[in-house]
Amino acid sequence: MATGTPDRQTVTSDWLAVDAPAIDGVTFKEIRPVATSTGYLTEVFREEWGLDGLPVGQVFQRTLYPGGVSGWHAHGVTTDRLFCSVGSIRISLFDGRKASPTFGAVWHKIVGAIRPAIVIIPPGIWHGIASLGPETALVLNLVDKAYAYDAPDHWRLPLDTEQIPYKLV
Ligand SMILES: Cc1cn([C@H]2C[C@H](O)[C@@H](COP(=O)(O)OP(=O)(O)O[C@H]3O[C@H](C)C(=O)[C@H](O)[C@H]3O)O2)c(=O)[nH]c1=O
Repeated sequence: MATGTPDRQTVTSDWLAVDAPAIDGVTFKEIRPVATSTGYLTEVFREEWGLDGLPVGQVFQRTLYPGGVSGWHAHGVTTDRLFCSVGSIRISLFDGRKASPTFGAVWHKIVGAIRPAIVIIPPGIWHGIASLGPETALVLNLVDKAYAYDAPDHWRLPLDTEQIPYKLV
């Protein structure tokens, strides 16, 4: 046999991902849809899950066409909670917080309607989202602080930035 590299473990025996978030403060929770005779019921967020201890200040949805990308951005004070209810997305994260123990780390999580999960992204973490698959993805964001129209807490880097060692596209 030709020499290659062996696969490493990616899931447990009950199909939970073994790749814990590599970025300090980032958490996620996989959620199991409940099958009913008329469809599925999927919870999105419960305070008692203890994911971040923050309030929900606003909920908005963001659609992404097939192949669409929401480019690198970060927030100064706002925590994002992302949940993809339709389609599938890859959330890519880069820790840009100089004082963080994981400063410079990159981590990715693929979530979507078939494997729902909510991903918590604290301030200071650069993130980008790529829509995977053939359908328009629908992403909910349950932020702790509502969007300020006159002064968005929204910082951006170009897609081809040299400051992040990963290319979204
Ligand atoms: C967040 C927000 C935005 N807008 C307006 C402002 C822009 O004219 C337009 C698109 O928003 P934005 O440029 O912020 O879209 P993205 O860059 O894809 O980012 C948004 O969706 C990704 C997934 C994130 O994670 C961000 O937190 C979220 O801001 O909607 C509003 O009118 N109200 C709002 O609450």
